[in-house]
Amino acid sequence: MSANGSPSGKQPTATYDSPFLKACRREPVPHTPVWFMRQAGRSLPEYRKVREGVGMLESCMRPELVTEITLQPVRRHGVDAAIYFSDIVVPLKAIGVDLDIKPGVGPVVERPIRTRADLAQLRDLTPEDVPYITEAIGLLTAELGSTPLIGFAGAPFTLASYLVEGGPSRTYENAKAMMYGDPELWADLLDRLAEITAAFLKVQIEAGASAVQLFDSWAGALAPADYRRSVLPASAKVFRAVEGYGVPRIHFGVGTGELLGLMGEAGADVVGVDWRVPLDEAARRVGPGKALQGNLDPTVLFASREAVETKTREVLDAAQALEGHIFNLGHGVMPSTDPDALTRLVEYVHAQSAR
Ligand SMILES: Cc1c2[nH]c(c1CCC(=O)O)Cc1[nH]c(c(CCC(=O)O)c1C)Cc1[nH]c(c(CCC(=O)O)c1C)Cc1[nH]c(c(C)c1CCC(=O)O)C2
Repeated sequence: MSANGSPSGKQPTATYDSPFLKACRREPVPHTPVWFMRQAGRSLPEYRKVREGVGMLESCMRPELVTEITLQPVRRHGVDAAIYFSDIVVPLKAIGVDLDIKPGVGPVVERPIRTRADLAQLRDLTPEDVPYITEAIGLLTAELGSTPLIGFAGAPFTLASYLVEGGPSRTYENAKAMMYGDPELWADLLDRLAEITAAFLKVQIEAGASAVQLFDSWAGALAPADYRRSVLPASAKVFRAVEGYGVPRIHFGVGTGELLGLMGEAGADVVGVDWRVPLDEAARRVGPGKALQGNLDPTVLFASREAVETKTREVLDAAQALEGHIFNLGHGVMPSTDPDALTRLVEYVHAQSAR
């Protein structure tokens, strides 16, 4: 244990005492902390400039570039946390899965996992597989000062959805067919992914990440009973594996209103909420002892400044009675969002919530 109580001992006191980490721990904050999912990349012209001619996965493996892209939204918007620039498929690529990220499409997998023999594609991940992550996080924590760095990974279900489908899907028919039709293979697949994901998060925490977010972006496709039986055990395994570090664990998915309680139960300290469920109702579904993160509809940023402010106040009002609140969008920043609207939103949340 370090003097500030962070068991990893990696964090400077100023970082440990930042509004973002305090809110995650449900401690009083001077203002509601704000960051945006997909704040790095996407809408920023300075991002497009440094990415020119560099493929997405290639850019994730260059520590200086990762550092620059991660810092861009912190400099520009004054957000309360940085999120490490990478992608959920990076650990899979790192262990040799043949995949790519196609611009405007998303992750595409060369040989989808459909049979038990296909599981051989998924070997264990070691820190040596991702040296660029350790290096980039070292560079980042030196630059970030008291601003915490959030590490992240895709949750087993969301990773499985890409691996089994072979690419993005709206229906998840192949993944669900395996889940319903061959529950043993499905459980083994998710368990393998849980181990890879846990190892990947550990690398990030040991390098200096102050919090981690598990993106189960597509879990909203599942009925609660199926989530509980076929997905929750693998996600819970990931959360348990990193519990001992004492860094806050955030759990997020889209369209997961019916799953919020279970997503908290899986072991998160903070539950991310999309824009479909107001935060006071989300708090009832999640129950006590957890902070919430969210949940402005990202498309609100395309409306007038007055509309953005009205909708933002609605989010802050619904968050009044929460034990801890981190302001965010209900899903990622959309690529055509005006960056200035994001900067104004950070200022507005800080001003409205100043205590
Ligand atoms: C489902 C998912 C993926 N990746 C991610 C998720 C979970 C979050 C969510 O629900 O949005 C997570 C992710 N991907 C990226 C980040 C960077 C950090 C951040 O700013 O939050 C994060 C946190 C960079 C990226 N990941 C990707 C880009 C765009 C690619 C590019 O700029 O060339 C970026 C900046 C590619 C990607 N990768 C993925 C998709 C769906 C896409 C978009 C495809 C497209 O519309 O072009 C898979």
